[in-house]
Amino acid sequence: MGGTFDPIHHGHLVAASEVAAVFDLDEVVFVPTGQPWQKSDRDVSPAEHRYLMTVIATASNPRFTVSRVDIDRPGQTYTIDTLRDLRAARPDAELFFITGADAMAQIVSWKDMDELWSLAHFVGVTRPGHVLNNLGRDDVSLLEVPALAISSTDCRERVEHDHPVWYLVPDGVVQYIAKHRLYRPVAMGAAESN
Ligand SMILES: Nc1ncnc2c1ncn2[C@@H]1O[C@H](COP(=O)(O)OP(=O)(O)OP(=O)(O)O)[C@@H](O)[C@H]1O
Ligand SMILES: O=C(O)c1ccc[n+]([C@@H]2O[C@H](COP(=O)([O-])O)[C@@H](O)[C@H]2O)c1
Repeated sequence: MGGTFDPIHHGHLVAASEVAAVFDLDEVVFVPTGQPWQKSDRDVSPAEHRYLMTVIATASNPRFTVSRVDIDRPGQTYTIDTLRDLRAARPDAELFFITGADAMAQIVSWKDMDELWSLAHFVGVTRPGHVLNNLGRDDVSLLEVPALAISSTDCRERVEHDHPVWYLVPDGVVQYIAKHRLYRPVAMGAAESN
């Protein structure tokens, strides 16, 4: 499951868990983006913060792991490269790529879109406020997952305005955000302290 995870929230985790159960997956690999080119119009937190929050959020589930392939590859992040790297690392694995309804609708704009389908089986999951469809492809699976109307944008805005994000993101992620003062307006002359 690829994502910017800025921050990772329970919508991501529930979707991944549901796909893992329904498709009987051995492992769900969360892949935080390095440089998400379609989010270049906004400030994205440093990759190491997003990576560490993803590690914290997934640590308690033995089937969940986190990959650094997109973070460690220089340049903008494209799923075509993600899938090639994962394939090279796991030549015998059957690969699935999990996307929410909003991301699924955008795939037509992704790099080398025509080649993506041969590299993984795509699973689109429902997301409140978005229409899910298979882009007219029989080889794309659609799955209804428990509806959690949570977005990373809303989580960031809540922190910025001093509203709680407890129970929207895992407890450890709440604590990580507070410790590193993520999503807070930067005070003049202030530097991050540990
Ligand atoms: N609440 C949710 N339910 C189902 N899928 C989700 C949900 N939130 C995100 N996803 C899916 O998870 C993947 C990664 O999403 P991403 O990290 O961009 O989170 P986001 O909440 O959409 O972030 P932002 O608000 O910053 O755009 C995408 O495929 C997205 O569609
Ligand atoms: O390959 C592309 O061109 C491409 C364009 C936009 C998004 N993606 C991937 O889609 C996943 C979800 O992205 P996002 O921006 O919704 O967090 C993540 O793995 C991205 O790398 C991929």
